[in-house]
Amino acid sequence: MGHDTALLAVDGLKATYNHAITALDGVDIHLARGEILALLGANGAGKTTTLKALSNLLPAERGQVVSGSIRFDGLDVLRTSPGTLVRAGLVQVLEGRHCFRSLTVEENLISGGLGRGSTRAEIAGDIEKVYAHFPRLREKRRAFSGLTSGGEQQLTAIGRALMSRPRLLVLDEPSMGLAPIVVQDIFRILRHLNREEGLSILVAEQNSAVALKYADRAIILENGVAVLTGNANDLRARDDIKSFYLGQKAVAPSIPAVVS
Ligand SMILES: Nc1ncnc2c1ncn2[C@@H]1O[C@H](COP(=O)(O)OP(=O)(O)OP(=O)(O)O)[C@@H](O)[C@H]1O
Repeated sequence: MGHDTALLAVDGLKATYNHAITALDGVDIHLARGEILALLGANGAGKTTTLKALSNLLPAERGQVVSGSIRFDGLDVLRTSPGTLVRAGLVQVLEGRHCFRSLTVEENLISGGLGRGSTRAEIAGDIEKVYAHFPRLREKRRAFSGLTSGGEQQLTAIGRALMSRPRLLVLDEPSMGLAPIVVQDIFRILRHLNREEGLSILVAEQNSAVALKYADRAIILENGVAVLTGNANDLRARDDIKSFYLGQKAVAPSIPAVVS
């Protein structure tokens, strides 16, 4: 893949917390337009830190990018405010299915549109699009989010992100704490959005099985280093990857690190 065509280009990213703890030690990510890219790794590998860096959110957490660069569609991310990045189309669904629990599902969606500065008519149209992708949310439109299921809250959080009209949707562990069938539903909808609307997606996951099933390519992080990158189908076929890099077994794979 030519780097000039990348929608997102992360090069040599190094990041610390409190100027002391090294969380990322050289991460490269190139995401092409229209691609679903999975960022895999065990607990603490650096997935969340990477995603926060993409939205320039690390300074708010006493995190520092020490070196490297991040470009989103030509924008220098590290010199761009989080709000400007959202308006430019880089939109995140943070870990833990954030929605406003005391607002209804529909009010949560409206808040996403208002955050972007959409007009009433745009918001109404965008809500209809979200409901077309998530019929479940239409059924629950008047329910307080705090009283809906974990899966419905995750869908609400994703729906709210869609209200910002993303070009790159970034999700942090959307599967967390959800039943396998709900996780499959969420990934199916994400792939549908990707295939039908050309939405580019970067998804961080510990659940490598589901992520590799739906992604085009994957990058594996280990101790803050991108150790492996490849086509999702190729990686899926390799048991050694699941067991070693994703934290289940202590025998290193003997195959070269770059698959494709
Ligand atoms: N706010 C913070 N302050 C200090 N250290 C942090 C902070 N957040 C993360 N770290 C450290 O940075 C490293 C990377 O953590 P990160 O949360 O990015 O990993 P992760 O792959 O997203 O894991 P998880 O699945 O737990 O979210 C870990 O060593 C972690 O302890």
